[in-house]
Amino acid sequence: MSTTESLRKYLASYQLALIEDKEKGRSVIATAPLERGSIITTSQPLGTVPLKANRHEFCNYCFRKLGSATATATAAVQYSNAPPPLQRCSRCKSAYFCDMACFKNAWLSYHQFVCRPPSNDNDKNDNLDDEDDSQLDLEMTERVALNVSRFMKRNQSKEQQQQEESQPEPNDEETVQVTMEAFASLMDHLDNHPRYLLDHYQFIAKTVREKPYLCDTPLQEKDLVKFLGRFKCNNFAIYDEQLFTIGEGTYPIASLFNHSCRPNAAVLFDGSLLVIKAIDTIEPNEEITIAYVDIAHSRTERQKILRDKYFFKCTCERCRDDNIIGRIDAMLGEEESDWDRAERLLNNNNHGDNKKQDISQQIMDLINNDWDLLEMTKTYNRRNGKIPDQSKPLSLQYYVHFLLPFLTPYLWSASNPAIQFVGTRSPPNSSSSSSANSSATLKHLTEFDDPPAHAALPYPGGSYREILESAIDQLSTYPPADIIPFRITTLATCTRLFFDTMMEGQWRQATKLGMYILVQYSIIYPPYHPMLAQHLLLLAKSAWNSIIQNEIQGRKLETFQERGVRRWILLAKEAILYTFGKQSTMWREVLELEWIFIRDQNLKK
Ligand SMILES: C[S@@+](CC[C@H](N)C(=O)[O-])C[C@H]1O[C@@H](n2cnc3c(N)ncnc32)[C@H](O)[C@@H]1O
Repeated sequence: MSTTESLRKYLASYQLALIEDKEKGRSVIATAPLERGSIITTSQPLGTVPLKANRHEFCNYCFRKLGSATATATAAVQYSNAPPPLQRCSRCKSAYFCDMACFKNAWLSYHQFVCRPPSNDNDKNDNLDDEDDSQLDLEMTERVALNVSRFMKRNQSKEQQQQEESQPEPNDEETVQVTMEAFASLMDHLDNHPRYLLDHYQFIAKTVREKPYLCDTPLQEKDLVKFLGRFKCNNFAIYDEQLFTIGEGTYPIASLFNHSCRPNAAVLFDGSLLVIKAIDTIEPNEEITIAYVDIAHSRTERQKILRDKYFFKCTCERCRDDNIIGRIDAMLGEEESDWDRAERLLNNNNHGDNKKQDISQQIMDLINNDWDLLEMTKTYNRRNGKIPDQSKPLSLQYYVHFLLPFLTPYLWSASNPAIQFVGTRSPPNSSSSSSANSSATLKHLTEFDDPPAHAALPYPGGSYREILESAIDQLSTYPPADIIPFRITTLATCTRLFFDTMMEGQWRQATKLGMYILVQYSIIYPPYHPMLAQHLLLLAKSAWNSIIQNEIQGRKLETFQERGVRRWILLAKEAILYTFGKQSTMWREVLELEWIFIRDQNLKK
């Protein structure tokens, strides 16, 4: 790994530095305090490939979905309510673009080379199935190879070099030079890749090298094999604002950041631009980490992915047992791996799947018959401090109503002292001086008065970790239930049911499931993680729809339901502000929901 001077200067302009050790290679550290919600750095793609399944939904160049907050601000759609559809390339009929500008950019960088009429047999890449990963690897190799060759040729031109020397570019701009140097320095782990993958890379490299538009590239097949090795352990899934994967990208600057299962930064996308944001306060000399895998997976599953794809053993605090964050995994237990499931189905042993259906049915029965929201809310409000009977197993509804007041908002406020309360409680003390400077918090939106002052207990005290520890301690005292609420398998089932019930418009059921998922997410994810922000918005919408549905069905509306909607809207705003930000569609959606909610409340007065 050779880190060049211009790359170091570029990182320094963002108050970042690289350190190096034997275990991780390079690590990015902060050189100054970073505030939660701040942009740590951005990263330009060296190559992007949209997934085939949704190529028609996103611009294949800038990855924006028309109708999104940023796209609606463009002149093309400013004057009409309905955003115009994406425009399809009239030649290949398979690539879609926002407008002529995106089409031209794509054309100049790669589309002119890969665009062919659909009927043409050349369209098929020899022996490669259009839908599988090989096709994606091939397209990524083509795009990156085209960009790198162009850069190499340009650099060979002396005249150009002299011109560049006489006009030094600003350090904080990610110039092509910086992107290329970062790419050249990335690990490829070729020594660790299994033989079958190396053969696959060789095949792709040969296929790409034979393309007519790459015949005069200075790159050799062996260079392309290295590129493929780098892609595997460095590339990013590109996702939209709903966090659905829509493509893959090579982002050399972002690839400098190491992994942690308890990250302090998150990867977000502004179209095809990758943005790394701080989701916690970060102190000088602290390493900045992102998560390479979904941290809702069990420890075994995460470690497997990290070993197979990234070739390392994770020793982060979540993967160790010597601290409270590490205890989360013991609580979650194990999930059924894809492999176990495949093997079971292959042996015609469907028993497990029937069992899964049973569990879904049991959960739905419980939600429909045994889970009375009003009764539960009254029993487990903060003021009476009641604890579910510890001699009996903890069922889903007791788990949710016991833990929710515990975790929200206290878990949040303990991690962010800038959240202001009204009523009798005082905000928690903070030991961190930088986080006290956080400016954009709930107090600027509306004061956080949940629970209302008359029902509020004094802040229970303790740090974020102490609150989490006491919640986990309490849980371990209950005898095992048939469906253990805090297990990862229960979360997986409830997540599926949450989406099913939303699709079917069963909002009361969706709200209960959403509250359960919120408890789990509050334990698994750091408080300002994008998954929590997205989930809080879904929960706020479900709870609001549930109120409307109740009204339509002539049911009596309870004040606690309105308080619930208010709480989820406020927390969603808080979380979205720090993650997706004010330019995002999510921010617009949460403001719209708040506006409708407040208007409705005023009408009822
Ligand atoms: C995207 S790169 C990160 C930057 C890398 N350290 C470098 O110097 O280029 C991914 C590789 O970094 C290493 N890595 C990342 N996170 C790690 C961690 N938590 N522990 C050990 N190695 C890690 C692994 O070798 C992994 O394949």
